[in-house]
Amino acid sequence: MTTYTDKGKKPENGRFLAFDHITFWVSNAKQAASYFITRFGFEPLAYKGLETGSRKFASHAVRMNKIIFIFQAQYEPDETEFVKEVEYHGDFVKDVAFQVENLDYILEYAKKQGAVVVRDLWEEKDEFGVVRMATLKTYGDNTHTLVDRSKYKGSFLPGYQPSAKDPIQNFLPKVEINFVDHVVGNQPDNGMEEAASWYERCLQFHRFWSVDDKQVCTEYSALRSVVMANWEETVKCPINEPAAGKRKSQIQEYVEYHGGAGVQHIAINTEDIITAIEHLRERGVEFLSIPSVYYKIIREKLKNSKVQVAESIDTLERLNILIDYDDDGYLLQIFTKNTQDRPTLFLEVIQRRNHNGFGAGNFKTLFESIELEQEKRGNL
Ligand SMILES: O=C(O)C(=O)Cc1ccc(O)cc1
Ligand SMILES: [Fe+2]
Repeated sequence: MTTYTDKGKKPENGRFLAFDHITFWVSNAKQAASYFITRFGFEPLAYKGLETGSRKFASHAVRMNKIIFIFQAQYEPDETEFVKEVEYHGDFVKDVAFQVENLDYILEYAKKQGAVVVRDLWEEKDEFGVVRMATLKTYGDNTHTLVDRSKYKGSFLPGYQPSAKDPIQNFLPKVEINFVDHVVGNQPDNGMEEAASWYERCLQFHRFWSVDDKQVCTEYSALRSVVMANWEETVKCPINEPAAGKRKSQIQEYVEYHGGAGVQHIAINTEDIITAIEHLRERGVEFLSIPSVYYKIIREKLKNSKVQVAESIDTLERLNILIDYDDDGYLLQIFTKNTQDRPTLFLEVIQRRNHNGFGAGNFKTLFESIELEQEKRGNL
């Protein structure tokens, strides 16, 4: 495991503030949005479609605090890039948007560094002001939209109409998860370095943390991972690639089912993971199971650690929440099962207490749990 200390040179100008929103391309956006509302507790946020003058695509935006997902589907049976990509990948994360300051500088810099511009600077306006955006290509069929909303006062984006509250929320326990912590991209064999260096070269991100396959190895599968972060370290994008092991790496399984590089998981951050997971489980969200021996070992290890975990280990065990720590702090994390039929995307819920890692201490246990699922699928 490597924690990097050199952030490189501070960008002369421009700033990445946070993840703005994440756009999914799906075959049925109405139903996909409803899944995240009913299961995960997102609130309907905004809509655009035929009724609002959007003739080609339906877009349903949902929100939980600062986390915004947009589900988009095409109306007409034309063989567009949208239809081809959704047919090939299945429902997938197409775009991860960043909220930025000084969009012009960031865009010009990326262009000079050879970034592929998918959609050059454009503006969207309504009575609440103007939002400026531009979209760049990253790994696979994925893009990053840069969003400058500094001159906008509306609740989401121009062109959208606010959505009505969903009455189902009156009957289900509330889920409080606050913001996107990181978004992970899986790459095919030997794809990590190229994908990671794009963030350095085009966005002036730096390497924040990494693990190689010697450290992340179960009996069967292995991977390498490097976390790319903006200067302020408010946006983190880990990049994974498979490594050779005795059997098929979970990253290789992803790449085969997704059809190339793509977003593997979205980690969302909460201040109270116990309540969040109790409520998500009550709502029927399924998580990976962790063997009880993990908790036996961690109870012993924590007896000799400098850090105190405030939460009850019995409760964490009952909920299958994982614990990673060092001398200064700890994190609690848990992983959902895949959120679609293909074994591709899943979500992570994470709570941090003075700890900026990604759960390296849990990799072995976590990967063994994933391998149990791979085995059930006949993919190990
Ligand atoms: O690195 C992260 O962000 C993690 O949450 C740990 C992890 C790494 C690789 C996986 O395939 C699944 C989980
Ligand atoms: Fe993660």
